[in-house]
Amino acid sequence: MAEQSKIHAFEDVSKHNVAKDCWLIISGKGFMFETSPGCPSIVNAIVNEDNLNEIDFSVYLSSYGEPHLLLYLSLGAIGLEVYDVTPFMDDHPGGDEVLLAATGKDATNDFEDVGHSDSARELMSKYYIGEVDSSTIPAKRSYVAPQQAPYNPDKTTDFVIKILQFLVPLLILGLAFVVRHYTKTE
Ligand code: HEM
Repeated sequence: MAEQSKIHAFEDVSKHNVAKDCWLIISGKGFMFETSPGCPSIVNAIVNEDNLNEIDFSVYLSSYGEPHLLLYLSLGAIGLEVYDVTPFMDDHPGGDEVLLAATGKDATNDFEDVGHSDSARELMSKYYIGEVDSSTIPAKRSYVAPQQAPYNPDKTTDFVIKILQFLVPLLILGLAFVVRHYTKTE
C-alpha cells in the first residue's frame, strides 16, 4: 500500500468519476503509522484525529511479536487523501451513487456528515492510494456579497421626493375642498 502512495493532481483525481473508476478525496484528518524501515511487514493505519487518544499502540506492537519503533507521519504531511473506491462500489452500504456524487471535490464533509463508524474509517486504508498535491487544489470560492445598488449621491432625486411628499397631501386636501364645494352647491 505504501508503495502505491502517490501525489496526485486534483484535476487528475477528478477525472476518475465513473462507477468503474471512482476516486474520492477525503481528509480523514489522518495520521498514518508505519513500522520503521527494515521491519518485515508494514503496518498502516489511518485513524481519525478524534480517535487518536484511543489508539492502543500495543496492538500494533504486539502483532509483530517484537516491539517495533513506529514511524509517525504527522497530520500536516497527510492533508487530502485519495481513495480508489472502485472495488467498493457494489459493497458500499450507502450505495454507489453517493460515492459517484462525491467525486471531483473534497468529499470530507459528505463523508463526515454521514457519521461513518470507526470500522468504516479503518476500511478506508484499504482504498488509500495517495495524497492530493496541495498546490493543485482549486481555490475555495469565497463569499461575494451581492451587488448592492450604490448609494446615490444625486441630491436632485432626494429633493423631488421631498417635494412630492409635501405636494401629495396638499393635492388630496385641495381635492377634498373641491368635492365639498360641488356637493354643497348641488
Ligand atoms: C473510502 C470511503 C468510504 C468508505 C470506506 C465508506 C464506508 C461505509 C461503511 C462501512 C458504511 C456502513 C455504516 C458505517 O459503518 O458507518 C457506510 C455507510 C454510508 N456511507 Fe460510506 N463510505 C465511504 C465514503 C462515503 C462517502 C463519500 C459518502 C457520501 C455521502 C458516503 C455515504 C454513506 C451513506 C449515506 C451511508 C449509509 C448510512 C446509513 O444508512 O446508515 N460514504 N459507508
